[in-house]
Amino acid sequence: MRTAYGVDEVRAAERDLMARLPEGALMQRAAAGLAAASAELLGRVYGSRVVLLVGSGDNGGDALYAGARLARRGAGVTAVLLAPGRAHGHGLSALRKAGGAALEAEGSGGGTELGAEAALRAVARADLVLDGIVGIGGKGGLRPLAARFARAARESEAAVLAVDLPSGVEADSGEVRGEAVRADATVTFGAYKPGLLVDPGREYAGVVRLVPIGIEPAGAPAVEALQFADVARLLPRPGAESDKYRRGVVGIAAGSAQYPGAGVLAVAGAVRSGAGAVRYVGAAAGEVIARFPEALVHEGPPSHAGRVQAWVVGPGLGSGQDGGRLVADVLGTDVPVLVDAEGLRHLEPSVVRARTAPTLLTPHAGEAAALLGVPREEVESARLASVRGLAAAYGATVLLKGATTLVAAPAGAPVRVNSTGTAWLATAGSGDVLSGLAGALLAAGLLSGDAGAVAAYLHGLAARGASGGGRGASGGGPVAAQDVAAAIPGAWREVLG
Ligand SMILES: NC(=O)C1=CN([C@@H]2O[C@H](COP(=O)(O)OP(=O)(O)OC[C@H]3O[C@@H](n4cnc5c(N)ncnc54)[C@H](OP(=O)(O)O)[C@@H]3O)[C@@H](O)[C@H]2O)[C@@H](O)CC1
Ligand SMILES: Nc1ncnc2c1ncn2[C@@H]1O[C@H](COP(=O)(O)OP(=O)(O)O)[C@@H](O)[C@H]1O
Ligand SMILES: [K+]
Repeated sequence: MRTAYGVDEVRAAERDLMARLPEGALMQRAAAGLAAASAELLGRVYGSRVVLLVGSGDNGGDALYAGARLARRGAGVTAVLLAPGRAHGHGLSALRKAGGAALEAEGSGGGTELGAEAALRAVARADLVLDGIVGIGGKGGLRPLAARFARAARESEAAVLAVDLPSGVEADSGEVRGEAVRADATVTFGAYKPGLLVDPGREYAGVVRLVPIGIEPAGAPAVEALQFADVARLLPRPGAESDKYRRGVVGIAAGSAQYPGAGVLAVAGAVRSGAGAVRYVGAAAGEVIARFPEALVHEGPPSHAGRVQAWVVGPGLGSGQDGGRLVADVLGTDVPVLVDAEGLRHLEPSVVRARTAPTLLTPHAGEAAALLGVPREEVESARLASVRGLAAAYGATVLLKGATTLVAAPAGAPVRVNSTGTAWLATAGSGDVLSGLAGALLAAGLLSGDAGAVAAYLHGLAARGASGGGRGASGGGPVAAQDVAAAIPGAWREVLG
């Protein structure tokens, strides 16, 4: 499991350790990690041009000490001091002693415009920029001078390495207010911070490397990400004694005359995901049977369809009364229920909260916004707060889809984050496949948080496989939702193999 801790937990762990170590030891460990990552990005340190963006806190101190190490190896290092009187004193002396230079970056108004010009020129000509403007001490959006240099770093050809986290990204949430540094890579110290794993922050962080400096945050992480081994451990496996009922029967109430394809795709996701059997209820029975003769189709309300261990309701339902009746009927059962897409329009928080069996809601940002009664942009910019808020409001597990998918439990357990996907997944119908996949896992007996997180993981892996992009997040080519469903068994084998 990859875990991420909030600022308060990191600071507490830092205090504990600092009390036992000589002064400055942690910063030296951080600087050593930074210098090593810088050398990797540069390829050749000797003769390279390195610019340090240095704020007024310890984040700038890390950058200065790393700069001193690079200067000793023959790099030309220039520190741009954003708050000249308040830069880390010992760090600055170390840099100067190693042969580095410092420029004052004032000039947004009262200061010396010449200083700012020289500093901006240095950034433009650099091979590597180290972003030490702010780390976990950053508050609110970047101030104007800092924002100006964040922009300059982005516009320069230089590789950008963020110190601890990209300045302007909120450590606890991944929120970005206004300008932030766009890094090619981030070296983070002691523990991942939630903002490095959750969008939009994750996108600003580039490749993240954790440098263990000895701190061990206590208590539950704020965010966690399943890794291969976690998923392998959670995947249901048929035992020798299994029969189809013990494997799990999943019911799919999806699709309408207007959107029959959603029913077919949800069934496709379920059929490919180890369900013992798939029951289908809805207006697309003919299409479903034509594509999946293994499905069992039923007429009448879902609750009369026979034994089912979990229901999926919502993909492709009409928004009229029929959809509402179907959702109410399914929510009235005492088995786990996944509600997706149009089904989400028919949700009553009190009805969901009153259920005794688990409920898993799977909105994308637009649907989550409608449930919360806020604009979509608000969900997209504050994804962690949104998914937590929904889980609390509905007393349900909530899976918020997107480039990073978040899964929050109602009782405040760590939020799970998944980023196995590929941008090619942003294609119509891929969410329907996910609902069938997650439904099959619920039917197999996974807890709703596990079912959501494992489904997101496999779904992303399947999409990468189908797109030919391998395990990297980018690359590959277009995929259709059907291809994603077809690739689920391969992703499953990849995890177990
Ligand atoms: N934790 C650990 O174990 C270790 C932590 N280490 C390092 O320490 C870092 C934390 O250092 P930190 O506490 O000094 O805070 P930091 O991030 O430098 O920022 C504070 C300064 O920024 C300023 N400022 C604030 N907001 C701003 C804004 N929006 N825009 C512009 N400026 C803004 C603020 O100014 P003020 O509000 O005071 O005017 C204040 O002076 C951490 O990220 C890691 O790199 C390592 O050395 C080793 C072990
Ligand atoms: N930029 C992206 N990168 C990776 N995955 C994405 C991206 N955008 C969307 N996705 C994924 O694609 C799927 C889209 O689902 P959804 O929005 O419900 O589409 P639909 O309703 O058409 O099926 C989700 O699993 C989501 O996490
Ligand atoms: K930083």
